[in-house]
Amino acid sequence: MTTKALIEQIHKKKSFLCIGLDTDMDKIPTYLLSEDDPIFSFNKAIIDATHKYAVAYKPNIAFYEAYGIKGWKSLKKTIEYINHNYPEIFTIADAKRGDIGNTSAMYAKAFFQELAFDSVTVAPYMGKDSVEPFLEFPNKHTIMLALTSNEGAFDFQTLKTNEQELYKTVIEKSKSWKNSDQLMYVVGATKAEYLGEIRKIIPDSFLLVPGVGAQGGRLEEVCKYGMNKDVGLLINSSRAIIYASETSNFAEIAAAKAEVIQGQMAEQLESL
Ligand SMILES: O=c1ccn([C@@H]2O[C@H](COP(=O)(O)O)[C@@H](O)[C@H]2O)c(=O)[nH]1
Repeated sequence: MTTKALIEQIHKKKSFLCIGLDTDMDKIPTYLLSEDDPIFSFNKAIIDATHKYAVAYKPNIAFYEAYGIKGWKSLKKTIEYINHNYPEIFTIADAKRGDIGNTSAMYAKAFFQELAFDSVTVAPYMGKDSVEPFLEFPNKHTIMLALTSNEGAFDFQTLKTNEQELYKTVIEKSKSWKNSDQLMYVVGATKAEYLGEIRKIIPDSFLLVPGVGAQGGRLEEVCKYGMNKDVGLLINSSRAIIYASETSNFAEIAAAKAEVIQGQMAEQLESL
């Protein structure tokens, strides 16, 4: 999907909500466990109920890998289901990959070709040649970790190297890489106060912002410091939406949660 198409969807749905499909067999309603593919059944119900309020879905790959071959099958069915039924939705494989060049090229093939995601998250620690293979795929997006939502972000990402914080150097350097217009960046909602500085370096890039809801980040604050003229934000919420209820009407309750967030996003869009 092109960035232009993503922006059009955001305005059409008045939403920049990304719903995280962090599907955990220990948390889904127990009656689903007797189904042939409980993870897919859960995802399908959530997607069908919430797609009106969201512009993106983000399966976190760890939740599928944890179940081996069965998990990969559920992941493949989920991405195929979204691409077939809701082709207007932007899809993110939250895989946090990155390795020497020829290995990164295989990761890129896995997520962009075999699984046909629109984007994949990548850890930048191994540098330019570990990220550039992902940028070779037209109309696919590489979402690089910049300043993450967790406490450990302060261990390395905010350390000063050459007079400035490492995350700033990472973002600045990435701008000179081949096809850098296909880059997006992860910035945690819990680090909203840093967004002003980040926007000085990358005013036009899209940011994937996890950490609202269960991690305590605030939507209004993220919008205040992070929104740009094209919106430029995909705000993710996983557990607070998909596990809002454990009852048989879990999908309806997830949709109600998503609708509330979409309403708040619509208000923010009015101020653009
Ligand atoms: O900095 C980061 C990067 C990725 N994540 C991922 O986003 C979701 C957040 O889930 P919630 O349930 O809404 O807290 C999850 O998949 C994380 O692995 C992040 O939280 N922070």
